[in-house]
Amino acid sequence: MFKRSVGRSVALSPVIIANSRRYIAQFSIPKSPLSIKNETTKDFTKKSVDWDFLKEAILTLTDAGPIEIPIVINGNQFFANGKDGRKTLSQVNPANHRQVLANVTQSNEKDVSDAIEAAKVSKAKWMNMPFADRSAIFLKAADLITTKYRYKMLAATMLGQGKNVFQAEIDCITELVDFFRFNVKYAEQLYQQQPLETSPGVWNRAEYRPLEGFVYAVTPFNFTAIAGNLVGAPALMGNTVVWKPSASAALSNYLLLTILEEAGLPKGVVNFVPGDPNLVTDVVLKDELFSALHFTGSTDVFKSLYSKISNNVSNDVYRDFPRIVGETGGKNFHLIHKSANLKHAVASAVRGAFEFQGQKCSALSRLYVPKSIWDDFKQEMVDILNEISPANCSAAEGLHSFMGPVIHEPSFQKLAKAIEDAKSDPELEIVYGGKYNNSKGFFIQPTIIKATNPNHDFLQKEFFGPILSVYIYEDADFSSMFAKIDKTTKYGLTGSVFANDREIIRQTEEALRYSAGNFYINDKCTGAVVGQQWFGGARMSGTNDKAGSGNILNRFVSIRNIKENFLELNDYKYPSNYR
Ligand SMILES: NC(=O)c1ccc[n+]([C@@H]2O[C@H](COP(=O)([O-])OP(=O)(O)OC[C@H]3O[C@@H](n4cnc5c(N)ncnc54)[C@H](O)[C@@H]3O)[C@@H](O)[C@H]2O)c1
Ligand SMILES: N[C@@H](CCC=O)C(=O)O
Repeated sequence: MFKRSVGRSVALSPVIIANSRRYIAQFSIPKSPLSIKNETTKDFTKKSVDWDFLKEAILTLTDAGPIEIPIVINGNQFFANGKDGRKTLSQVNPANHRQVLANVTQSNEKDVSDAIEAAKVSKAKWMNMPFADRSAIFLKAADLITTKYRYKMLAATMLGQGKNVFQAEIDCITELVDFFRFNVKYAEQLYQQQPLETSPGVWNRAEYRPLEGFVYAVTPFNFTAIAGNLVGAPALMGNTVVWKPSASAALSNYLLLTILEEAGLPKGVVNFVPGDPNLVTDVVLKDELFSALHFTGSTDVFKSLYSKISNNVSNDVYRDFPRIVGETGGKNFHLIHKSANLKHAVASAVRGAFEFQGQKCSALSRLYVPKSIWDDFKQEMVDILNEISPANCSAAEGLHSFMGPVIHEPSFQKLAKAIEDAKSDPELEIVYGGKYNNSKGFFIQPTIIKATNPNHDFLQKEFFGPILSVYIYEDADFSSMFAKIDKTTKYGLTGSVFANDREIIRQTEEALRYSAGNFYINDKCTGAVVGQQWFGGARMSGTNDKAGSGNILNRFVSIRNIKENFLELNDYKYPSNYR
């Protein structure tokens, strides 16, 4: 699989020495026909064979349930056995909450300490494993995911996280394997970056050491791919990881761990500790060798972790200043100009706001439309939304549905309350939707709410569900929307402008420079692709380290510079020291 170039008499490159200690060949990552490029999605058209495989996988997983999910420490599985104080927590199908998919073992404090210990013990062997071998594990995992486990992964993500097949396919298949493969390519490029300047008789080298301690990955429910990257990116760089998955994504996340193990991930490199978030976190953050947080989730949780870490830094708990890498919430906008193509802007708004029930950090949640086109815009949206009825996407009746359920009861209650609040708020009007039902699954109708006050809470707060707030502006006030969009929220994640007037596009791009870390022109604000749209936002949306690019890998290495001198000194004096 790897190309070998032996017998070269040139000087050894520092990259080779840094990365494959037992140097006998220079390996390069697989090129054609296996070159690293974005995985293509399957269409799952109605009569395709893929549907048959998928339906079979959903049935098999359903019949097998509830699946007992263990804690995994140093490659060993631990279950609740009634003696050790461990409990289990059920993961249910959000579209059918009576269906228990998994019983997830909850870690106790000792489990977390053991996981940390395993991460520390496994570290030396893992970081000294040549880069080619570490890479091969992730490349193999990617191939296992697109072949042997494709339908099982889809089934686990659809059943557990309430995705329809397209949303699952772009998450747990294509984005996940893109992360694994592109990270290998980016790591290879990073290792090749060496000091370019040198003086006579000197060899300068950069060594990309993994962090000295271990990495804590805290992962969200909404993207299996993100969980894979939060764990996989630091691990590829030679770090060992303690992984706290989301309770609502345990099924797909555990399957992913087993795939990594099958691909050859050594024991102890990734230690899986599902459990109470506060309990797990408190044990982890107390450890002297906690070296990095790799987090994706809500802004409030990230802020609380950030402040705990800062406090501990002040109290000299850690050996290092821990790296804090976190991607969090958003209140993402589409700004529509009157020159926009209406149909395109409407379809983009429907996808951006309501695909995966608006549960993407990037989801459109505030829409600015000029008064002159609002009636047509609204009518087009209503016509589309009348065709959409959220359903159980992993059951026969909902297999082709555009929308499914929201993730759990607390989310359902939060969204239902927002809808009820809107009904009694004189500054808000429900333009479409507003129905909800949790008798079987957690279903919220796609809902559009018009706000007359551009500073209203509904244009500020992240709801993380299928609620779209709209503000209608006077056409002549277009440029005053820049300041509104920029200042109304604390976030800075994604945003789009829809216009055909080039001057307007130029003005918007400049005026909203800091309003979004991912800015789109005539495209919806969701759906970033690894390697193409580097993902992340600043302000209260995160540290903007750009998942899906090589930049993020820098956060999980601590560079050592090595200077080797070949010239010998005969005298301690400099020329200027002589009279
Ligand atoms: N910017 C991005 O790239 C991105 C991507 C996906 C999701 N998100 C954000 O994630 C949120 C939705 O995901 P979620 O519901 O899983 O988020 P969440 O914040 O509820 O949970 C994220 C993770 O943090 C853990 N957690 C919760 N409370 C904790 C605590 N007190 N201490 C330590 N860990 C804790 C959870 O168990 C989970 O593993 C939204 O705000 C969304 O915008 C952001
Ligand atoms: N990267 C994804 C969103 C991830 C957050 O949930 C997108 O661009 O839509």
